[in-house]
Amino acid sequence: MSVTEKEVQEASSHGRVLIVTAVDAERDAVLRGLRGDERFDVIAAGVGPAAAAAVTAVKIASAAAGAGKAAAEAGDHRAGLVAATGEGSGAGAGAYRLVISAGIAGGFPGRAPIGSLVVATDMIAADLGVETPDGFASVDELGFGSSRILADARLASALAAKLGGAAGLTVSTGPVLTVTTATGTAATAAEHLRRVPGATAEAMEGFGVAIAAQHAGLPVLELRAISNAVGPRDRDAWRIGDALRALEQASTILTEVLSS
Ligand SMILES: O=C(O)c1cccc(C(=O)CC[C@H]2O[C@@H](n3cnc4c(=O)[nH]cnc43)[C@H](O)[C@@H]2O)c1
Repeated sequence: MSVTEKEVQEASSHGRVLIVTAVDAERDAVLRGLRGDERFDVIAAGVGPAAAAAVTAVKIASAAAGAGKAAAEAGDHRAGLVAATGEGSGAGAGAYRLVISAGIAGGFPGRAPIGSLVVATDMIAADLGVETPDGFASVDELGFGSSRILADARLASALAAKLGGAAGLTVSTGPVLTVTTATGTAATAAEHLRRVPGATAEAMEGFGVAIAAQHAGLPVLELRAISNAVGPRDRDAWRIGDALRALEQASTILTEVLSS
């Protein structure tokens, strides 16, 4: 029996949503906001794009394997095929229909103030490249691949609109940078903005989560709550509590957007 495109889409639309944070405090804020909604799995994968990519990929693969096994045991030939083989577009992950990178972040001054939210339009590996005598060259310029993964445009704009309509929340959209070293000087902040004009926020996991989702054929989003300004390091000025509260509030709204 062959699996049609329509059947694949129907199967994947019933899947679960995987939310990946870096640390436990972010995971717990998201879980509080989701209020026990069982369609979501929320995991803390560790800090940085490597941990984020590895843990996300393993989680997606084990969910797909579990879904395939369960469907095969239930004798559901069509769902078993979709989950286990990934036949057709976007069906490679079986159990998950969407992956979200979520957590706190630095906001670029004038674009994303402390306590506000950012929904990424794209996830950019901002320091993936080489230094040359003429400055930084990205992997794109070198022909080694792409440092940019697009967020699911329809879901990102639906989420931003819904968050923006909620009382007390300020929302921006734009590219979110993934860095392996958090910015600590005005010079580095300016360099990031030179490389990515319009950069809205900076964190350390989005591109890693996105590349795992991309390899599994799954759409991806990045949702960030701003705890600090990108620029000269001033740990005392970080407002982690405010950011975690904004992340929790945003997570209550996630359930509404993803039900539509
Ligand atoms: O100390 C705490 O209580 C605490 C609670 C929640 C999160 C943290 C973190 O330090 C999370 C690290 C995480 O935050 C992202 N982040 C935040 N600001 C920036 C930034 O300016 N540049 C880069 N990354 C930033 C990042 O994704 C880290 O994984 C502590």
